[in-house]
Amino acid sequence: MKAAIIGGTGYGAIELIRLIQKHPYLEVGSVISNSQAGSNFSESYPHLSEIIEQPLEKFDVQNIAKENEIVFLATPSGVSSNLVPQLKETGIKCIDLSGDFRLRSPEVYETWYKHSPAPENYLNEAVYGLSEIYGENIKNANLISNPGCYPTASTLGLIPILKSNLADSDSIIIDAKSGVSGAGRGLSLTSHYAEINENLKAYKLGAHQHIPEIEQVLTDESGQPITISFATHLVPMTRGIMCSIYLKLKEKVTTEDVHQIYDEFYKNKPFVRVRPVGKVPATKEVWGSNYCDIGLHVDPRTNRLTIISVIDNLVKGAAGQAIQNANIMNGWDERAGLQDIPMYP
Ligand SMILES: NC(=O)C1=CN([C@@H]2O[C@H](COP(=O)(O)OP(=O)(O)OC[C@H]3O[C@@H](n4cnc5c(N)ncnc54)[C@H](OP(=O)(O)O)[C@@H]3O)[C@@H](O)[C@H]2O)C=CC1
Ligand SMILES: CC(=O)N[C@@H](CCC(=O)OP(=O)(O)O)C(=O)O
Repeated sequence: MKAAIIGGTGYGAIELIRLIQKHPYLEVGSVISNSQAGSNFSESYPHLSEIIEQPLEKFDVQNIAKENEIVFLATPSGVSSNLVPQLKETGIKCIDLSGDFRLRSPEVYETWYKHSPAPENYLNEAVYGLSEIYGENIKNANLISNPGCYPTASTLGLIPILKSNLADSDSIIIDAKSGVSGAGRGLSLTSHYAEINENLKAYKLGAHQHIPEIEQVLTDESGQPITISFATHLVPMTRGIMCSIYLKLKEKVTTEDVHQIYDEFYKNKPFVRVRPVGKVPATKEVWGSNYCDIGLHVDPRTNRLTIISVIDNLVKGAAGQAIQNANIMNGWDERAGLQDIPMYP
C-alpha cells in the first residue's frame, strides 16, 4: 500500500520513511515538501542516498489521492488543520502527527495552541491514536490524530493505576524531559548547540500544549476530572523522553502489588514493557524502537508511587505509533515494520 508523507524534510517525516522502507505492506509513495519541492530527497538527507532516490513533490491533493492509499501528515500544528479537510474530501485515510485534531474542544485548542482550531466535524471524526488503549476505535477510523510525545509516555504510565482506583487523582505530578529532536528540525534558540549542550532547561511551565491533551485522556480513562502538574525540560541528547511521574496512593500497597496491576494491564501489548520489580528504564534502552518501557516504585515511607516511563520521541512518540495505527487500521499485525531492537550503546 502506497503511503504519502507530507512535511517531507522534517524529523517526523524522515522517521516515517525509515520505518516504511522496512515495512512488509507499506511503501513510500509521494513525499511532499513545502520548502524543497523539485529537489531530490537524498539532497536533504544524504544518509538515504541510493536507498530513497525520488523527487520531493509539491502539495497537490488530487495527485496524492490518485497515487496513494494513505497519508501521513508530519506538518506543524496550524498546517495540518488546513490540509486534512482537503485530503479527506478525496476519501483518502489520514494519520496526522500534529496536535491539530487531538483536543475535542475547539476553545481549549485555541487557548493552548494560540491559533484557530480545525473544523469541528473533523475534530469529532478524528480518533485519538493511543494504540494500546483505543485499538478498537482505531480499527474503523479514517482519520487518526496521533498522540503527542509527552502524552504517550505520560498516559501509558498513568492509566493502569488510575483505573485501579488506588491513586489519589489530585496528586499527580509529571516531571518530563525530552531530547532536542522533539523540537523538530527548524533552527531556533531552543535547539542551538551552545544553548543546549552542558545545560538542562525547564520550559513552557504551566503553558505546555500537552497539558490539556494528557488531562483529556486521563479524565476519559479514569471517569473523573483530572488536573495534573506538568513540567517539561530539554536535555542535551538527540532522542528520548523520560516522564518521572509521582502520585499519592489512597491505600497502603507495595511495589509488588502495583506491578501486578501493570503486568496484567499490558500483558497482551507488545510495545509496552513493564520492567521487573527493582528495575527502572533509561531512555537509551528504547532508542530507535517503538517500545514504551515502564518502571515502578512505591516508597513505603511516603506512600507515593513513582512511575518512570520512557519512549523514543520520534518512534513511539511520533512515527512509530503512526505506523502502529496504520497497521491496526488495515487489520495487519500491529508489530508490522516495527520490530527494530533498540540501538545500544
Ligand atoms: N519531533 C517529535 O519528536 C514529535 C513531533 N510531533 C509533531 O509532528 C509534526 C512534525 O514534527 P517534526 O517533523 O519534528 O517537525 P519539523 O519541524 O522537523 O518538520 C515539520 C515539517 O513540516 C513542513 N512545514 C513547515 N511549515 C510548513 C508550512 N507552513 N506548510 C507546509 N509544510 C510546512 C516542513 O517540511 P517541508 O518544507 O519539507 O514541507 C518541516 O520540515 C509536528 O506537528 C510536531 O509537533 C509529534 C510528536 C513528536
Ligand atoms: C523538546 C520540544 O520542544 N518538544 C516539543 C514537542 C512538541 C510536539 O511534538 O508537538 P505536538 O504538540 O504536535 O505534539 C514541545 O515541548 O513543544
